[in-house]
Amino acid sequence: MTLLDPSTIILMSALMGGAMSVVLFAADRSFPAEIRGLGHWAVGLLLLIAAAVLFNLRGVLPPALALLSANSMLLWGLGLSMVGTERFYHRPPSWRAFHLVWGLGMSAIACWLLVWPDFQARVAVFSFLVFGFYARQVQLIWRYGERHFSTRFFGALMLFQTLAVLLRGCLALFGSATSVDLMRGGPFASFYLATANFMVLLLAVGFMTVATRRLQSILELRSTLDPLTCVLNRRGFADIYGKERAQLRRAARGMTLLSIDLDFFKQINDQYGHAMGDRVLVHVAATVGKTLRESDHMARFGGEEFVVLLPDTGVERAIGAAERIRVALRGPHPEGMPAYTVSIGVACQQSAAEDLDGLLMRADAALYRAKANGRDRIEVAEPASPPASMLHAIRA
Ligand SMILES: Nc1nc2c(ncn2[C@@H]2O[C@H](COP(=O)(O)OP(=O)(O)OP(=O)(O)O)[C@@H](O)[C@H]2O)c(=O)[nH]1
Repeated sequence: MTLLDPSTIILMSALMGGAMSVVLFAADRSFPAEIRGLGHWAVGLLLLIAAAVLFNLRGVLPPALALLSANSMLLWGLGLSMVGTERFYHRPPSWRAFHLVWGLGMSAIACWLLVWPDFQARVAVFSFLVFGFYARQVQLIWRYGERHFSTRFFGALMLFQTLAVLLRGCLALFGSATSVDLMRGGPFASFYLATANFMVLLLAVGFMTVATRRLQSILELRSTLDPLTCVLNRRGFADIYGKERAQLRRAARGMTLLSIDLDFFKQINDQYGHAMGDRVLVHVAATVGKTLRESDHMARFGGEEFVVLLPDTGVERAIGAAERIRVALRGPHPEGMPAYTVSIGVACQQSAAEDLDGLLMRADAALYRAKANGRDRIEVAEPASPPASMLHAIRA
């Protein structure tokens, strides 16, 4: 048995595919549900192994049966990978097209195997069907893939495999039978088998790479969100604030921060239970979100304290926005939810000299005033005092 014995190559790729399918199955079980398609890829690889085993049973099983079942498994497995990639990019899986292609393709292959035996026609049909599955994935990666190394890696592999399959289909159509007969060797057959061998593994690795990148993005996003209300948490808000502050010079009106705090929230928890308290917090986030513009940002700083950043908004308009929020939160509340109100502190930032801590301190001071003055109301903070260096310049 030589190193390039076709059966050995096919078996080797099947073994590597098997190992990779275990990795994909494990990832499917442990990755968040938003990362779809891993299971389809894992099952697809298992079918490729089954195809390799059947292919190698040509001497044991009737050859026609072994070839037909191996081809059908191979086509099914590759189609499943395509569906997996579609699901990964949150596209509707094209099951109908897949079944149609598989059914028609297998009928054609069966005809050219059993009725009018024609090896080249079979190879051409098979290659063009597989080409369709791969080309669809190239299109998905190109259109929906994130601009990142992982996508470029996966896309390049997929493109390479697509072209290799297309080349084999064209050779089957226009070349000689020996040039595409993988079992008889020859330069193209050896090249094709060797690449197919690595591609089985590499494509799965490529898919795992984009899935892992997606996992990283999801975890990064989650670390900036409040798990209960799904609005930004303090960390996420600080990032956004930093970006808005950097653009402050361009916004003539400055930006305004609203510090929103539920009134007597402890009583709601004590009287109706913590679960109802949580429902109220979710309701606050949803209701405030509906009153905001797309460019505004809301965050929950833990407990019953929310903040809203209104970029390019002066104090007059911010008071209007705060009033809309206060009135919207006063009710009517969903059935079964106790009535509640909020107090709001408003602080406007005009210069990039002030930082988030300073702005929050002023907004909180206004909020405490709102609480002290009877709650369910809005108070506006004093403007920030100019930094010491500026005072010095003014006096000079
Ligand atoms: N349900 C729920 N309650 C929380 C959460 N985080 C903090 N709390 C509760 O929020 C309540 C805050 O109480 P206080 O700080 O006394 O504020 P308050 O009762 O709203 O009173 P004022 O702010 O003065 O009007 C406490 O009972 C906390 O246990 C949470 O995630 N879920």
